[in-house]
Amino acid sequence: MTLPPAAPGIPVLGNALRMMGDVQQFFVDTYREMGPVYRVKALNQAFVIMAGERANRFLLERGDEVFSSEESFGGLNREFGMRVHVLRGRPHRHLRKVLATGLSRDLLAARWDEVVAETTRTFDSWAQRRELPVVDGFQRLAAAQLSVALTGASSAARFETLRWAFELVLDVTIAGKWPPLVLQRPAYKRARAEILAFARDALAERAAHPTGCTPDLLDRALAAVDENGDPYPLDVRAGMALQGYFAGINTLAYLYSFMLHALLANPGVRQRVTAEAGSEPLTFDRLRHMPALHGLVLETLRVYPPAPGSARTVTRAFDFEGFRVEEGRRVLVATSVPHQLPEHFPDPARFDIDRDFAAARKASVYAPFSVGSHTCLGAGMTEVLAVATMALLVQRLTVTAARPGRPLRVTATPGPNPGKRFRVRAEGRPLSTPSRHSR
Ligand code: HEM
Repeated sequence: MTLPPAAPGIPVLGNALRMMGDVQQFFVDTYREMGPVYRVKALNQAFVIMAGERANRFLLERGDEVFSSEESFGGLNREFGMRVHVLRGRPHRHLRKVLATGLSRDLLAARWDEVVAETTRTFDSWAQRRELPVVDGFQRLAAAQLSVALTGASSAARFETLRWAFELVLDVTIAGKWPPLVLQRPAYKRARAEILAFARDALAERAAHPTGCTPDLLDRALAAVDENGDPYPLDVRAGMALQGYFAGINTLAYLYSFMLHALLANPGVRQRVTAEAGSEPLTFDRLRHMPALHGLVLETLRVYPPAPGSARTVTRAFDFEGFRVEEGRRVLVATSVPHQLPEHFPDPARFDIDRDFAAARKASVYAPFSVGSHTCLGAGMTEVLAVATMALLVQRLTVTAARPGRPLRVTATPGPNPGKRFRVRAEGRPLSTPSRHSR
């Protein structure tokens, strides 16, 4: 059995330039040119890319048996105690259950008024700015929404430290942009110490003053015991408290940014979601009856997946599509490639919020949150937050592109997003209704 073929690339950089740009498009193009399994090089990193329907099924069915996440996500565990990404088997299933209770839609429902207030405050401040860098604005908003929903407190003072340190760890461990030595630099060490102290202080404060309402992520982290009934070490509890920020700030912000781009590029869609959002207060119950907005979220995740692959290392050699993938190889399963294949999504280039995603989800060919045992624990929360955020945005703001006609340029820093050049102007819209949003 032979090794997978190598994708053509330029000397030294290999495929790095294309992978640092629109990486999803790179995966789709290369799947068409090379087939479902091939090798790429990006700077000093070498990956086997697996793509297509059978690759997703392989990850789903055999992922636990042949892959480890340690090499890709071990850095997060070592640096910030985020163990869920690297565990396997029973300890992993157990920790996922614990975390799932702290990242649930129910918690979002319980904190609904606060989340809406935080979001509307942000949009009102946008109306006073001449030109807004969209990704940055949405990163700040996502961090604020997650803080309020998951911990009942604000993380605004730590936002820049959190964003910088988490992106650096990802750039070192997954993207390989920088050598591990970068994590020894004093600036990073200071940031890390500040973040860990922030998480530990939040836990200590909650232990001293329990809220007595719906338990949130901090309560769950404090009460959590492992699969044998033993308390988790403090660093793992701190990792739980930080989990939402790490997994959610960029992914949510990239999704919101692409949704806004889609609204600007598709006036018909914009009209429909604006009519659907109306001017009534956005109660949690209303969110369930917003098909156009929900379609916008799902279609944006199809066309512009913010996390289009799952990175692993092979622990046991296997054969896939006639090629041998050896032990020790780094693999990236490009889980969102089927999103662009006409056999799964007819006329895939068309942005269509009326697609029916149910069958594609079931068949694992719609996989913006990956598939298998490490599939996203924040998917439910993401869908609700994304519907609500866009509903509130079209209710409160009229947004126009700062540079009309400038094409979208996707960049990967660390995940695919519209980059710093995507800027808008926002004007407030007169509101005719009171601002009570509770359930
Ligand atoms: C657009 C938004 C999001 C996208 C596209 C996304 C995507 C993903 C993907 C693809 C994975 C799997 C990674 C892998 O296979 O190794 C993942 C894992 C995870 N996500 Fe998300 N995510 C999003 C938002 C969130 C949010 C808001 C949270 C928390 C509040 C969250 C929490 C997690 C956690 C805890 C895991 C690790 C699960 C495990 O390893 O068992 N995600 N996410």
